[in-house]
Amino acid sequence: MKILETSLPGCLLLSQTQYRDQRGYFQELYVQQRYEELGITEALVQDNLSHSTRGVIRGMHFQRQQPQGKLVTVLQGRIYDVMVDIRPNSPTYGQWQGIILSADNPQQLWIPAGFAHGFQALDSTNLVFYKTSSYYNPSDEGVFQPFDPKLNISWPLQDAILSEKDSQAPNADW
Ligand SMILES: Cc1cn([C@H]2C[C@H](O)[C@@H](COP(=O)(O)OP(=O)(O)O[C@H]3O[C@@H](C)C(=O)[C@@H](O)[C@H]3O)O2)c(=O)[nH]c1=O
Repeated sequence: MKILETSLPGCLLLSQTQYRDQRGYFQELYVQQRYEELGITEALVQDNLSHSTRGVIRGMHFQRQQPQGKLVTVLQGRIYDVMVDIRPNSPTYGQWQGIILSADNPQQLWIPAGFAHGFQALDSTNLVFYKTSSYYNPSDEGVFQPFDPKLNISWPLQDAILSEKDSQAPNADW
């Protein structure tokens, strides 16, 4: 597995091996020991799958008391994945980075606890699988606007489809 640092300390882009033959391919998605060696020592306690059509934006989401680290894999399609550093003492506090993740390229993104997360779906069918380091707790959830002008995230597609929760979310409070 090759590891690429991102511009936000702690976020890692992981390149995996895909074993291809005449049948198709095989790929390991998570081997606990290997991720522990990278410093991802948290137990990843929940697996999530979302399906999104082209243009959908999900985000920006985080949990306040029980922040979630997320290991994101795209199983089908392509997404523009965005993480925002919301760790108050971080030198990159308030900064964001966007990375294309595609099922055609065996890469994963590790976003540690302390980041808000969102993505835009770019293909007609997009399956996003992610493991999280703490359980979903709706009463602990924080949400802010993906179109917050201070952040000015450059979402690739103009015609965005959002949930009611996300479209009504306030701007980030910094
Ligand atoms: C996230 C989540 C949602 N749900 C339920 C709540 C709701 O009825 C339905 C849809 O929830 P949401 O609209 O919040 O789903 P979604 O917008 O896909 O939320 C996700 O967005 C991405 C960007 C993330 O990073 C995730 O952590 C999560 O916040 O699924 C769970 O039961 N468990 C979960 O872990």
